[in-house]
Amino acid sequence: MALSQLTQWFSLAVLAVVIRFASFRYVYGVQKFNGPLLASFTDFWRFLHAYRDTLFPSRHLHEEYGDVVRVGPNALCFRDPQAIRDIFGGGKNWEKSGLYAPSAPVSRGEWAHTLFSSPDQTWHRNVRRAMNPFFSQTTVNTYEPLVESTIEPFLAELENRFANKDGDEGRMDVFTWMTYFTFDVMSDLTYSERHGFIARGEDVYGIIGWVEKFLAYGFWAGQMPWIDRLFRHNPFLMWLERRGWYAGNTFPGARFALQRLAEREQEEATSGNDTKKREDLLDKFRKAKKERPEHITTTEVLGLSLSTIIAGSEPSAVSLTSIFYYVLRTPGCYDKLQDELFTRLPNPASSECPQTSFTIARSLPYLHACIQEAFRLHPPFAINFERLVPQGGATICNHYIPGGTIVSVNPWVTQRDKATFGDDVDDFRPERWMTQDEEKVRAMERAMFLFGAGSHLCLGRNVALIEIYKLVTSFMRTFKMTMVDPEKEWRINTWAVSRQKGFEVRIEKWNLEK
Ligand code: HEM
Repeated sequence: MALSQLTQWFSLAVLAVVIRFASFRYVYGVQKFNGPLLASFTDFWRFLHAYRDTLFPSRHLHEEYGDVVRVGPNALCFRDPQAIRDIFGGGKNWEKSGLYAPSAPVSRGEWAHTLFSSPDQTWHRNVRRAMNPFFSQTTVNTYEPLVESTIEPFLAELENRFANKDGDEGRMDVFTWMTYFTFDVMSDLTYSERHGFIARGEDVYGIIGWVEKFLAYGFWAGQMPWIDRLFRHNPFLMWLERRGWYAGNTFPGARFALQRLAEREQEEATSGNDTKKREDLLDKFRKAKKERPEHITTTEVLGLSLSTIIAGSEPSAVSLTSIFYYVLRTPGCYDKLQDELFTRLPNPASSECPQTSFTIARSLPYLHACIQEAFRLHPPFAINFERLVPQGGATICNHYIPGGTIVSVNPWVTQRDKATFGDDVDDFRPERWMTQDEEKVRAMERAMFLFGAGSHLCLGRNVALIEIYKLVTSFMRTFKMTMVDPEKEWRINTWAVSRQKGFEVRIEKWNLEK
């Protein structure tokens, strides 16, 4: 073939690619919205930013392009908190976009879909219906003693390792230890067995590191979901895994869960029933399997047990860390909170353990305001939560959006909306939640999106609140905290979860006898 002919074919191929990409820009009917130019041609733009962790926290996009930003050829994100109601609220059950499926764990070469990852709405509705009773406020209140039983050894371990120590020995990295706490709470609630993070003071079996990578992967692969078929859900690798020739994609926690599951089944088969006194989440999931075998099978039991560890541990640790960080860094706040915890609650010296019931802790106004404000400023998930507009289109924040468009809301954006929270949105000011203006408080609550909304609202929200209110109260009534370096800001990495690094404190046991 002559060189000139080759050049012609090559030029034609380039032209075809250019036309294809250009068509993406105009074909979806969302071209009236502004955004980065490359994003209007290809999802590679958001994939790249997610991968390089440069989209955090997406606010700058709205500052540059306005209330609605085109973040992909067919993807829009919204700034106005009204979008939460228009997309997620009022019985709407819009399908999830492709963002979520890459987050499904793999177990022995099979997809182990979780409530979070599954694209199947009917499956989600049925499983969620079976799970809701186990996570209602009334049921979750019965888990309180279980949370307490992890708080006790946690405080004891911290006292032993860090309390009243100088130099490097006394430096406690807050996020690391809050992670050990929340992972142990969740494994205890799920399996009546702690993984042992607190006792060993390390990432047992590398589970925490694995979850971090696992969530990060789901986040960046979810921006261009076909990419997932090359990696985690690669059909060939999964086929190898089913034959036992490869195990790279299986979550270490899945092996742990499968072992616990096998033990329970064997126990039941030999003794006729379960010999354990306490009913944990795994027992409840197994009970649901017996009661609703048409919806809950062993696969669901496994997926649900993994969900509680994967979805439930890190975000609570992030929130606990941000509460302590902001309370310590905001002038006057630490003393005010400390004062409330010591004057409004009985003297901790009067009982063996300084734990307070969730109901009482929740009723303390300043504590509640501090927690709400930390939730607002630092939502654990820094994700654009996406849904697909149903066929026929819909109106979102007064804009008509065609069916099939990916639309999203990010808690880091709505929770810093100036029209709702005021010009001081970037300040930690718990008092904003203590106003007598009930309408204002309701408007602020409507803009809070850290737990999601609608049919996928966080299943474990009540569990997280119990952990958080109880730990903050117990911790602050046991130890006096000071920052190792009050001038130093934390660093945040946001592959899906906005983890904080470099925030260290010293702790000193309160002398309660004085
Ligand atoms: C501060 C702590 C937590 C935060 C901020 C948080 C946030 C969220 C968010 C934003 C979602 C996704 C909503 C969506 O897909 O639209 C979610 C879902 C979920 N969370 Fe949480 N979560 C927390 C703690 C927990 C805990 C402790 C558990 C377990 C006990 C848990 C279990 C789940 C599950 C199972 C789902 C999937 C629900 C569904 O799609 O139906 N989360 N969470």
